[in-house]
Amino acid sequence: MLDILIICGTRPEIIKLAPVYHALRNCGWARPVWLHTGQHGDMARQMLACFDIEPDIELSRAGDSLAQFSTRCRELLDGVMASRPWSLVMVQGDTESTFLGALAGFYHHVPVAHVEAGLRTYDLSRPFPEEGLRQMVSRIASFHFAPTARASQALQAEAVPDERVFITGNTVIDAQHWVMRHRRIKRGGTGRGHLLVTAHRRENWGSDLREICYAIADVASHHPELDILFPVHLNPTVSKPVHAILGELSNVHLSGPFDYLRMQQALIDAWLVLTDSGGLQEEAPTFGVPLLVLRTETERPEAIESGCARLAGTRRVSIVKQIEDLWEDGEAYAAMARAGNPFGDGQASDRIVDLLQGALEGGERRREAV
Ligand SMILES: CC(=O)N[C@@H]1[C@@H](OP(=O)(O)OP(=O)(O)OC[C@H]2O[C@@H](n3ccc(=O)[nH]c3=O)[C@H](O)[C@@H]2O)O[C@H](CO)[C@@H](O)[C@@H]1O
Repeated sequence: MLDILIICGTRPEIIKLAPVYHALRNCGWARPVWLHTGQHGDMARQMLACFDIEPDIELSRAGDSLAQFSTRCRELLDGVMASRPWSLVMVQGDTESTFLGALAGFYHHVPVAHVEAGLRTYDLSRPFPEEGLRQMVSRIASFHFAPTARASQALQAEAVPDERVFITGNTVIDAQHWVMRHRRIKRGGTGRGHLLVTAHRRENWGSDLREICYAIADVASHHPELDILFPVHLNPTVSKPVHAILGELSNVHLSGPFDYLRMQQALIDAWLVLTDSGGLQEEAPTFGVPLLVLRTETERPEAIESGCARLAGTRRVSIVKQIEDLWEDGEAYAAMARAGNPFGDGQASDRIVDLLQGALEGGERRREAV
């Protein structure tokens, strides 16, 4: 049995690694060990519980700042790496925990598998710091699991060896299939459905977030019959302006973050999604729900190209216009709803586990032979 250390710390990483963890537990040749870095607290606990995951190792978070978290986490990870002869470190995406996990494997000469590799904007300031973190992980990883052909091409253009890059689909679709199978999520609402909003990305903090909120306020007062659900990120930089601008509007329903099941139910019952989240861009098309991206660029152009999403930017006028266009134009809306999901088919985790078995068990056999 090969010991595989899964290192992650934020809500989206947990969602996207949970199906890989379950696939590894069932594969018969690997012993996955789940390490939670503590980067997210309550939001992470919600997600772990939803996917029936009890972390094997839990690091305690030091301090509120990213620098304090990072310094302590790096030291603790060093101890974990030294505690056993790990066969592989697995990380996902582009967070501080992703980078620290990959760095820990790299320093201990343990191969690193990067799930959701090759997403790029090539603008180090957008998204910040994620674009820089994921590029650095690509320099030190040994296995690059690209969700799409475009992500794989980006890695090849950066001279990552072809035989190290595998197109698998995005594991978030597997996570959705997992909750549909194990938690029975299915469409429940009647009528047009609600507008579902999330906004939390660092590059939208400040005036862009306020513009987004004013746009929502405009739409809410223009369509009093439209319910607007907005689960608000816990970071006060986000929650304060959101509550100040939208708190008094009767058809805008502000709440804390949804647990994953509630989010998937809200997604499947939505008329439209308005978001700057990466994961939601990948999830909405699974349920045929059109989405408007609250950013000026996206590292997921597949959504725009396949027609399930449009870029709405972050200006009040343009966001309102795009929502109103879809409200009026039933045909354009239906075309978006029919576009399908370009990010995966729900089989990514099984592909990852099969590919790793070939690569790692082969290496193990070669070591035994010498
Ligand atoms: C630059 C960038 O795009 N980076 C992304 C970023 O993540 P993100 O932007 O997707 O982050 P969030 O929006 O926090 O999470 C989304 C998930 O959370 C669920 N959700 C959300 C709100 C809620 O109230 N309840 C929930 O359950 C939701 O359904 C979805 O699955 O980091 C990831 C890890 O490295 C990367 O993979 C990913 O590229």
